[in-house]
Amino acid sequence: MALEVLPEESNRCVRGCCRSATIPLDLRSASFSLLAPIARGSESTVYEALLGGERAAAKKPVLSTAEDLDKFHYQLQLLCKLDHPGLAKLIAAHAHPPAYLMFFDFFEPPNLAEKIHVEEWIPSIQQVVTMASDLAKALQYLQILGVVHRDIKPANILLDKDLHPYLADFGLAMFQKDIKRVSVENWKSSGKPTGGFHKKNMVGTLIYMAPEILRKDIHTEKSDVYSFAISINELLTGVVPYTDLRAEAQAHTVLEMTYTEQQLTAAIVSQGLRPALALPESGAPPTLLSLIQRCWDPDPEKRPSFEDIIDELNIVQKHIVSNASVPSSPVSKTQNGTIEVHHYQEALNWFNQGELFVKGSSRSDLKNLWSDCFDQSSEYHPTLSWGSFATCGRRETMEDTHFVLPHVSEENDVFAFGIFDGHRGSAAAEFSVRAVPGFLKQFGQGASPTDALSEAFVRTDIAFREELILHRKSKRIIQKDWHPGCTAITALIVRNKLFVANAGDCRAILSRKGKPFLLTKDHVASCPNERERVTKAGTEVKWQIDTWRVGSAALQVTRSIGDDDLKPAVTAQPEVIETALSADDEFLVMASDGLWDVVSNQDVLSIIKDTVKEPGMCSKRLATEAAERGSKDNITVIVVFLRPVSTAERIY
Ligand SMILES: Nc1ncnc2c1ncn2[C@@H]1O[C@H](COP(=O)(O)OP(=O)(O)OP(=O)(O)O)[C@@H](O)[C@H]1O
Ligand SMILES: [Mn+2]
Ligand SMILES: [Mn+2]
Repeated sequence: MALEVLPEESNRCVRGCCRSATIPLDLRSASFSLLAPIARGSESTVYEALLGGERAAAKKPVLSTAEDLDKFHYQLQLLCKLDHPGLAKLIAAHAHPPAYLMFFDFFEPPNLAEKIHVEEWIPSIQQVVTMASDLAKALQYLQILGVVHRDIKPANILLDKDLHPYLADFGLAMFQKDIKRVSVENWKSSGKPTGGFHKKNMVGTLIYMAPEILRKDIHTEKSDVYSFAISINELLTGVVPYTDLRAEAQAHTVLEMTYTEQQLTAAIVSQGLRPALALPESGAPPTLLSLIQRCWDPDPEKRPSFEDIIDELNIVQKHIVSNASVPSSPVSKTQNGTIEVHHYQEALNWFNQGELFVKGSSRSDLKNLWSDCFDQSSEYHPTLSWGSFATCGRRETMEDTHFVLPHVSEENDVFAFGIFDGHRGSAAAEFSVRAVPGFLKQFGQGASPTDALSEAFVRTDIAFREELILHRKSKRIIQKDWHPGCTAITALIVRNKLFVANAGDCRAILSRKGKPFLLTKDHVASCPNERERVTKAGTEVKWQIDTWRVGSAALQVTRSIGDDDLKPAVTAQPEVIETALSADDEFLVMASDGLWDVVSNQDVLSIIKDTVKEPGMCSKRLATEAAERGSKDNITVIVVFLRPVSTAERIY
């Protein structure tokens, strides 16, 4: 039997104050029946019920005074306005004497409190973060409507069979504006809040109540943030707040396991007591623990908003996914498998961030990357061997990264090599070394190699700058004026065609007919064309100290990934060159400016001629030579032989 909804004008409660276009508010008694009680709370009894033949939950409040009745109508009005997938939905009401009932979608027990403490469920970190994020979204929705819930706790979180959370129990919920109004009226009438007012505003469940509530201040959405944090920590630890004192130091304070409510209140308010935080050994990421702590800060102003919380949980989630499922990447390994790039441990793992940006989208099969681009029959087939070497040089930190990706495509002879030279930190270089090859594969499905390279640079730049914004917002980046960037070079070999994309001052050369053949142009402010381009794009280029430099950041390069303070002038758009390889081409050398600053193109060729014909050795020799000649920078070199190297040549 379907429920009938009257036209909106007549679908209202008996007083006429509650209205809805979709939720029947004037049920006939014949359309429902109450079955067994599920829970008896202080202010209501919840029954399992049948409504129009379907299972529902019916909440029957205790109504003993006129004020209780006002509260019922207030709650009903509020519930009529709510519609969000993370909230237990009101589906009907009976608001007539003698029966006052609210009907909700039915959720099988257990609720979250029972799930944690009766079933002793131990969720994975992933589950905790997902649940926290779902709840935060529901709470953000309430916050946007101006509603504060005021009773967030696991017992008010219902679960469906997939363990998705639904926030329930709007028995104490109020529009923020009404809470304020009460306060102002009280101050006006008597000069200070009355006792009655205090009592009315101090609602909720003690152990989840924020210090400002315990101090009898006004409840705001930041008080909900506090209760949310206590609940999430309870989910992480499986411990009812304040029942288990793991920190020895605390055991000697007020809480000797048997504190009174007053003592607990005093400790929370004036001594900053909080439940025992989940331990890092539990596998909870430090970022999550720090988020919880900031959410229960004594100062409501310092607590993050639900919007911030959602952003941060997103980041936490990405990290968990990446740590669980990303195998060690082929990136940054040499031919013989030794890892050369050091993974600098920072608070943020920018390598993972970069990988995650393209993960999922690039999973599609890589068999046909550029397979139909060229005629395969008559062409020259280069025979490739490669190696790389990277060194910090005289610098204290390594801001270069590189990748060597020999089998981009499974069927074809497709190879990719890239170097990223970071400045103002290594973040952009770390991000790009994962994101560029990922995007390249992704765009290789549809675009030409040239377009795929361009697109990979541009998209990596956008993705990185978006990520920075997100981290700034979530306060994981607190340094002001931190605008990391990197120059980038990527060579793509598709059978006999070589493509090189460059943005910045890394360089690639070929040894062609025994002479250096320059594949890239340095994008630096001392190059007049680039200087003009940057100036036209609206950023100043000035002679500073020793050379032309861009903007107030005084950057020497005019193209890069990142550097968000200098966008769009310092573009990530690369110049891409295409050349057909032939028997004239002996080898390809790519390197960061740490090499080119002190070793000329011609010298590079000569050094390789004098070195054992093994690409890894050649790379190392070049880098060492640069260091000896006084290079002050990080140095990264990739050498790719394009012709077979005879064993005799290899060992002399
Ligand atoms: N829609 C529902 N489906 C199934 N069970 C429900 C539903 N709504 C509430 N319950 C159960 O009833 C319990 C009490 O509901 P609710 O919190 O809304 O009532 P209450 O009287 O406000 O309780 P209290 O104020 O003590 O928290 C919940 O913890 C939950 O276990
Ligand atoms: Mn409840
Ligand atoms: Mn309640």
